[in-house]
Amino acid sequence: ILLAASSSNTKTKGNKINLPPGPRTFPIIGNISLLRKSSTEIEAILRNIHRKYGPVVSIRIAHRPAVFVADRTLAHQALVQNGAVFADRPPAAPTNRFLSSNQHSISSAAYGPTWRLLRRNLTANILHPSRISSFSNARRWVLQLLLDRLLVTSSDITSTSSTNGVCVKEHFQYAMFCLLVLMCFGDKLDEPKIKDIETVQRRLLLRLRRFNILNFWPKITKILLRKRWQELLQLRQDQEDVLAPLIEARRNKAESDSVSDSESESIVCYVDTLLDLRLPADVKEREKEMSRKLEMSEMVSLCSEFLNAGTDTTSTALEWIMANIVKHPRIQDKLYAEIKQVVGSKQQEEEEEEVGRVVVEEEDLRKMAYLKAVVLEGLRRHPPGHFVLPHAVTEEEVVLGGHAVPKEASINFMVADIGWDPSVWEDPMAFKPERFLGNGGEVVEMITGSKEIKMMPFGAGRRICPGHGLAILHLEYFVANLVWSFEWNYKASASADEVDLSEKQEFTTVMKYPLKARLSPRSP
Ligand code: HEM
Repeated sequence: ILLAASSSNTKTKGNKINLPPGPRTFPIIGNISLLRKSSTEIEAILRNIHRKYGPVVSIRIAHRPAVFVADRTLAHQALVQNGAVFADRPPAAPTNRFLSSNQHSISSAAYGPTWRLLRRNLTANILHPSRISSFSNARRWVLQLLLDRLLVTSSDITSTSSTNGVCVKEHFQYAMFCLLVLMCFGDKLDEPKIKDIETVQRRLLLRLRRFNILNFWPKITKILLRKRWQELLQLRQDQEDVLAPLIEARRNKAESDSVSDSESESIVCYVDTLLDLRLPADVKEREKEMSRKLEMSEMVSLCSEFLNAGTDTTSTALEWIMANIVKHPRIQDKLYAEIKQVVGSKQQEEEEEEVGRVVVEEEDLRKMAYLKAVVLEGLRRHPPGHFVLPHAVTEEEVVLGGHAVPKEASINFMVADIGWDPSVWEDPMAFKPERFLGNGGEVVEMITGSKEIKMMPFGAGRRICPGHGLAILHLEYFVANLVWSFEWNYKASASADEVDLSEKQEFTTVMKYPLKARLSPRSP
């Protein structure tokens, strides 16, 4: 079937429709070198291709067409207006298939009953606002941990008269990691255990690019690059060795709670929801009308996905936002004034009782429009991912912007460029939170892109990031408390202008020169 993604054009009338334009197929050597390039390099190549061939282009990567879309209206036509057609994922490459337990994770699953079940479980049982609020104690604990670490590090630096400033990246990453671990495995884990989990997860994440080559002619590379495959197997084994006992512990707890009918700890963590889940029957089992529980390796893959999806993405966004706050003292002053207006009176009461500095609570955030605007501008100007995860179409051949998108093609969207479109945003590369405030000072929301896409840091449509509400809560909560607790300046003696906003590709698009800031505690 030829299905059109534009509302005016639903079927082709027998005419042959071609793939989107693009450079001639890369030769094999070109293909391998493309696999080795970081996505920043691929992004730069793609920008040139778009300049030459238009908003929808195609190239060949590892024998498959890869389509890229750089236009917000076409992105809306595809992801929102024809959401179901563009909601599939391409078949996973061998290393991803292995790590996702045969595409049994939310992000890798094909569009169908397994994906629907896994995604609904996460959104209804963990990311629903009522469930998110059950973790507010965990957030308060982690906030204190982060503030203490920053205080100790900044006073160490002051006492040695170093002019280096605090490098905040690692502290932000650790804080986000703690939060996601507690939501995943329950809020009773101590710091050493969290560190163990972080070590195995990070080791795997940082080496992922090294294993890309195994996806190229897998039958041959499996033999020729046997050691590299073994390295991947070992990293996965290390991950299972750390995560599986934590999953088992929750299973045992659930069983003993049901025997003793205990209602002591009612907080439901992600693992608890996975233990009860029943996967729809696959083709063989369907004949016997069976469904089955998740296997341990599948639960490990889902927990790993949960941790990876929610940590570096959010901590990267936090670092970019704080970098802009340091770079623009005017924005910091305005934000501080807003926070003071909301929590200042509470602070005065505490001072009378000599309790010390209050924290900005979650319910206070609702009253802070400028804070929301700062976070949105951070996500627009510095989206942690410059692409979404590769999509695929569910029909044999689909037409987008007058070009064919075949079923075997992957399709992706230039997220960063769409948020920097000069026809939508005035002076798009400048950091101006005010652009998100309406005339009455209210926030103009545009995160989901359901009416039209002006930015898409979380994607759009059926595969939109299910964690966007949680991510925004984490960002608002931490930005508010970081600005409320410290005055942020660039290094010890340099001027604020020196914050360098160059980019570099890691798991996300990070600051090439991680933010180093001089932190002065605000007086109670
Ligand atoms: C600032 C933080 C975050 C950003 C920028 C972000 C961005 C994204 C993007 C761009 C996608 C791909 C959408 C697509 O393929 O069309 C995605 C998918 C996903 N994200 Fe996030 N994310 C963030 C935080 C989180 C959090 C906190 C969680 C969960 C706890 C999460 C869980 C997921 C999952 C499970 C998917 C796969 C969805 C699917 O395939 O159906 N993310 N995210």
